[in-house]
Amino acid sequence: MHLFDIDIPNKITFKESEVLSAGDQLTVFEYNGVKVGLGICYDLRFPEMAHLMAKEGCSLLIYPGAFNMTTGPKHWELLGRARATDQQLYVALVSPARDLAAGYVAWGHSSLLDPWGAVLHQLDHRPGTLLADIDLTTVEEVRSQIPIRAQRRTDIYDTVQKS
Ligand SMILES: NC(=O)CCC(=O)C(=O)O
Repeated sequence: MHLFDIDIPNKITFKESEVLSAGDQLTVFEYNGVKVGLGICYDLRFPEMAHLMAKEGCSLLIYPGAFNMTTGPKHWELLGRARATDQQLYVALVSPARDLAAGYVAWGHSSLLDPWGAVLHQLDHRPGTLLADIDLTTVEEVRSQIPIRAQRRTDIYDTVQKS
């Protein structure tokens, strides 16, 4: 949905908009009775998008992504935990392993974050498989114990889907 156009001098400059077009709709699907929202990479930085997918009933957000060696160590896990905590759901971050010979070097560290914002599982930069069960009662538990969904001041602010 969001194109990765950034410029961090002497570190990384990227302009996805030169070669890609942005998506224009949310992707939400049901799998085994679980509503899942899908974002790609840079989308992880946009809490409004995660919020709209949560509003559509998602209990799990999946972000395939390849953060880089500058932003990866600083933001990959932090943003995953932030989205999980904000929306009180599971977040799966799925990265390619690191290949130092590649033109674009990925941070790696595929992760599973729980609705408390805790890191349940995390791989390192090497190839690996992460297989985990998720307990959906934790989503309901956190949402009832910390009821921010009902406490939003929609009389003052709101996040709405336009198309
Ligand atoms: N291709 C991407 O969207 C990479 C996103 C990224 O590295 C970031 O820091 O954001």
